[in-house]
Amino acid sequence: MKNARWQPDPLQLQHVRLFQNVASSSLDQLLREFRACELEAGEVLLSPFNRNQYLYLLLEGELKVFLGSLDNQPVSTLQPGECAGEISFIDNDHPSAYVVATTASLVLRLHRESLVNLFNQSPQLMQNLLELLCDRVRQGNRIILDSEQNANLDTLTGCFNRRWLEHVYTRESTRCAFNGQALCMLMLDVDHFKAYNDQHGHLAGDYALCLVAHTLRNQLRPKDSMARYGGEEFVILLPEIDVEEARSIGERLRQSLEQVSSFYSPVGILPGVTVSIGMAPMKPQDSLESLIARADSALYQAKQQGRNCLCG
Ligand SMILES: Nc1nc2c(ncn2[C@@H]2O[C@H](COP(=O)(O)OP(=O)(O)OP(=O)(O)O)[C@@H](O)[C@H]2O)c(=O)[nH]1
Repeated sequence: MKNARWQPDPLQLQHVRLFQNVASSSLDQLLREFRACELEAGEVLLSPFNRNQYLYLLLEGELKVFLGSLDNQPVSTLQPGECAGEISFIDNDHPSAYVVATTASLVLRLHRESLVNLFNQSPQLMQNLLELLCDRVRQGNRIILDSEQNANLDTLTGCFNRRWLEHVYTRESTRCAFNGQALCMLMLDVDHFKAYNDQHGHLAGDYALCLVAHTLRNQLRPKDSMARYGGEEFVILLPEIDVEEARSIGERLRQSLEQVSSFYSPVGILPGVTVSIGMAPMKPQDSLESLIARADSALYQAKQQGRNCLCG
């Protein structure tokens, strides 16, 4: 980073959030505390490995923020007028992210020793800084929420995954047992799926899995839970449903797929698929594993009986 020549430009400063509504008389004085610096494209401005003592205001160029590693996708892009380093500047700790200039950039930087001066000179600037910090906290919370949701989702079908099934089973089994209600599990497996892939291609197989997920999900109640359990296996939890009803729901699901003889996909018209289903009711003391084991052996029977049918 090199010192740069910079003349305050009121138009440019209008866009700096930190200076918004700061009286121009105090702004002139405040700006004496800042130094202008140039960054080269690719230069790392902040890194979790280096303690940060500065607040940076981006005036020209672009900065990207990376969490964990510079090899990850950036979590945000900072445009002129935005700040970087505000948290580590205040708590005098290491930054939690990397901030990198993606193009040649111009920043104003302020050393943390000037912080008290600044606050004394302009309560408005203090309020602006607090608002910026609130934005960062909310942004951080959004990232946590998104990554938790993504960790529970299967990217191909959009169904929940096995990890989420473990979580939801604990909740639903406890709730149903407490209320003296039944809970049943359906385990579904696409029939002859290896042959389908071999004949139509793996991509076609992927679309068939999406068709299965979509068709099944559309027929379930909000309180039912469906997860992609493995490659071509899906598990459905049906809370407050007894054995008879679970059988008829499973049968309806099976028929709905049987009726799709072909479907449109980005790789052209493809034949539909059928599923075999194993059904098992929850018993007292059942763990997810023991319930799955019984649904799986019912599924095995359905495969033995010729497929495209329900057992259990
Ligand atoms: N296209 C695609 N195929 C997958 C995916 N996950 C698993 N498979 C395929 O699913 C096939 C499952 O084959 P098998 O376990 O032999 O079962 P099957 O051919 O369906 O035979 P049955 O279950 O006995 O009817 C394998 O060829 C896997 O490669 C996926 O995400 N996409």
